[in-house]
Amino acid sequence: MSDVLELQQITKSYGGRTVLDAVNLKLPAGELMGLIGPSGSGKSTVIKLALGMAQADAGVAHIFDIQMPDRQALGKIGYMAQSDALYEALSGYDNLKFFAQMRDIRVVDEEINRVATIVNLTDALDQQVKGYSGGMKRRLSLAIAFLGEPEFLILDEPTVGIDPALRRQIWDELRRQQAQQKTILITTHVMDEAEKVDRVVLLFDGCIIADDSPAALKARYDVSTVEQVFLKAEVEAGK
Ligand SMILES: Nc1ncnc2c1ncn2[C@@H]1O[C@H](COP(=O)(O)OP(=O)(O)OP(=O)(O)O)[C@@H](O)[C@H]1O
Repeated sequence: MSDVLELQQITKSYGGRTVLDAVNLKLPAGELMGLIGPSGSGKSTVIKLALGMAQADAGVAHIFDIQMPDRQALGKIGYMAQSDALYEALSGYDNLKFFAQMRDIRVVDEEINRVATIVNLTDALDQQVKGYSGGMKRRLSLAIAFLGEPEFLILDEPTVGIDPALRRQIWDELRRQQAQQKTILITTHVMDEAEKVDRVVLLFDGCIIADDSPAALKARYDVSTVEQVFLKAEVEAGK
């Protein structure tokens, strides 16, 4: 299986502080990977460097075997950032339409309805986004990432502010996408979500301290939850 994402020796500092320290990471096609770590551990920085939105001090990022940033590769990625980048003066529908057109998606109304249904936003599509709650904005950002069923979904904390029933619906959609051979990279703080991925990558202080399936990690650390794995792995990493 080929790798959709490959990071080689990615290093990044801000203001003299090392945020990522020679990170190596491979994400094979069709895998659902969870990048897990405490606040400030470098998860969003990994994503930004992978996409070429920020420049690494050292190392290279490839997506679909292409060095990033690359416009063609970006066209095959559905990205949901941690902060919403929406047009507040436009309706939810017009935001979706705008991004669908940017990504050359045909049959726009059908696709808008499909993604709005996944995030339960159909009834609010005609409202201006500036009247949306924080959770509604997150859901709209997620719907935008789903547009066109991209080959690679990169979702930075997609379920923050989303209630449990809808969270389950979103996970069902991620599983559906994966069944269609899509590749998914998700960051989360929510440890029960970390149980649902194929592979957990634990990031701590800019380094990967564990990388395996949830079951393998739990067996290795002799614990019953990924949260406990994380706590043990942190201690082992010498912190
Ligand atoms: N543009 C920037 N300028 C300066 N420091 C930055 C910048 N971006 C990130 N950092 C710092 O890098 C570290 C890692 O940040 P990052 O956002 O990658 O963490 P994170 O794991 O995604 O955290 P969270 O879960 O809170 O989103 C933090 O200490 C943050 O303050």
